[in-house]
Amino acid sequence: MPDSRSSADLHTGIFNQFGSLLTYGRRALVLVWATSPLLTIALAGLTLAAGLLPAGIAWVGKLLVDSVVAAIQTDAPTREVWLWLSVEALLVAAMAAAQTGLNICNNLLRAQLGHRVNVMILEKAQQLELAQLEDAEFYDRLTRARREASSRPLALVQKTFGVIQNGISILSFSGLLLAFSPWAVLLLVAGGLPAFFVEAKFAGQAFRLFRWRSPETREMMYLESVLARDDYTKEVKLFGLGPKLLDRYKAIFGKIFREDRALTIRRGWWAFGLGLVGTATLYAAFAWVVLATVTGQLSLGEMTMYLMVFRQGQSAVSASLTSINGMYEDYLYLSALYEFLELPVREQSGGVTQGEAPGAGLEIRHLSFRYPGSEALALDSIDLNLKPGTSLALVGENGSGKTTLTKLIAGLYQVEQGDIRLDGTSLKDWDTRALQDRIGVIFQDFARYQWLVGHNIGAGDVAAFDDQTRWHEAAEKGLADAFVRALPAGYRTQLGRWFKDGQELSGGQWQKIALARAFMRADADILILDEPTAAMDAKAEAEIFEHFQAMAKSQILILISHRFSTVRRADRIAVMEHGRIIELGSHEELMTLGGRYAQLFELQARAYR
Ligand SMILES: Nc1ncnc2c1ncn2[C@@H]1O[C@H](COP(=O)(O)OP(=O)(O)OP(=O)(O)O)[C@@H](O)[C@H]1O
Repeated sequence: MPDSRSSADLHTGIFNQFGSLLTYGRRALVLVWATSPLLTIALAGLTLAAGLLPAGIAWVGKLLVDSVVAAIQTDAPTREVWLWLSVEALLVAAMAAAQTGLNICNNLLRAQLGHRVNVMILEKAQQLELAQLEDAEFYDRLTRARREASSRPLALVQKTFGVIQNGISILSFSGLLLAFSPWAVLLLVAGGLPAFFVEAKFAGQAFRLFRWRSPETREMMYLESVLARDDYTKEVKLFGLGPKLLDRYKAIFGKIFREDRALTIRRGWWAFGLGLVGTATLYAAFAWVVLATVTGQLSLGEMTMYLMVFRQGQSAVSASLTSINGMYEDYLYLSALYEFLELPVREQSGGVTQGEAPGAGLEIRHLSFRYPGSEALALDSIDLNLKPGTSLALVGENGSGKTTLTKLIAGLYQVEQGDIRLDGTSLKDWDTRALQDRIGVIFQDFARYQWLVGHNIGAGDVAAFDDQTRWHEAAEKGLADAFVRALPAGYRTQLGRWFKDGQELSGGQWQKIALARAFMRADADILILDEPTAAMDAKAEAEIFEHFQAMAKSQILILISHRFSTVRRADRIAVMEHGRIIELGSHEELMTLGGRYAQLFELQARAYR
């Protein structure tokens, strides 16, 4: 991406970046502390020790050399020499121990922090609404947040504490250098600054690339799943899509790589050039120390110490600069993470868990609905009344709005125009959980959980997730019992291919499992069945519908089906077209009316004759 900003812009940019660095630095520490206060304290203590010890080692080194020089006069090592040698050895051992402790803490914290961040992301995903999850921009944020959730937080912790450790070292080195000259302190720090500013600029560019190309990365991830997942394999092979998709995959990578390459190369050369400035500063400092020693201002011990302080100080400066820049990238990641975590979720407006008029059933008034980002109305002025104990069949062409209507009844989208009332209370005022607990639903694209058969059924009622008696009852109603019993481990058979010994089912068998899941909701007030029997034969469908009607004595049953042999059994039938209900009545009434329903019914009946 070309960067045509002026240098003034660049400076304000860098200062803004420092501002966000501080904000996210605080957030990172809060995150680490919340993850494990104990480990954070251990890390802080060890960081302090590892930061102070190098200066101590340099100081004792000076005492050692000076005591050796003094001993040369007496021709024999003095007690002092042995003392300082032992202290030096002890300090070096302590430094190694502190480093080991830091590594252990870092590793322990990595596991916990990665897990914590993943849990935060997953919890947030649970709070988001269907409409948000279906939105590309929201989905991008989720992808970005998840992509590096397990690696970035650790890097962040390591670098944060690395910077603190190096900072303490630099401060303690500066303390030693101050005795030599305050200018020497300045020299130590100044050598690394240009490199830092340039790195900060590149880190910003890298992140802009990272953010800007999110749609591309998403497409790559999608292509990976189409190319490698079992549910796509059949079509990909038969249609020969593989090479074409792979070419697209390679092309996107090529584009991303070219941009990365340019940035990496530019960044590398800048780092090298400014590193040279650092080296020059270091050797200028060496020359100064040597000169001061030769002219008798410094002892040999002091010279050894200052050379060590300069060398180590310089590497501490560059190590902390590198860390700060790396940290900057991590903080940018963190900003993407928090952007996701702070996405507004719809306030739970109502807390009603029981309707004002129990038994009033479902009332839909002038309901219209448009999907976010869509021009056309998916539902247009729907009015409908459904009393408990009645069944309604929705029929109509593909895309006429049948599923959308059921999704709104189930509270999956927010009602914006018109109203839906359950037991006299608007859905807006209902507590979402309480509302959804009263609805049993099976959609066309029902989930095929890669779990045990029993759990696939039990999922219909979380409270009875492990209840084997309930599994059996529900499976019998859903016509699944017979084939489940014939499976190798009956209800404890693992389904799907994700896990070892997983058993794959036929389309109709999966549908029977999903139906059994809906039958778990025996207490639900509303049962919604969106083409629940499309993969079944007509006889099975008729039998299932009977079971539902028997169950739905005091419930509302809403059925979507393209099979008129089933539809005609419903108490009422609504014919939908372009989001509107164009006909409503019983089978007999609609046949007498001789409208759209009668026409469609005749068409299907003729095909069977
Ligand atoms: N998640 C969505 N986002 C945007 N538009 C959607 C979404 N789902 C459906 N639509 C649009 O809303 C309209 C109604 O779709 P809906 O799924 O309700 O139809 P349907 O009557 O159930 O069709 P089918 O018989 O094919 O199941 C269609 O024009 C469709 O393109």
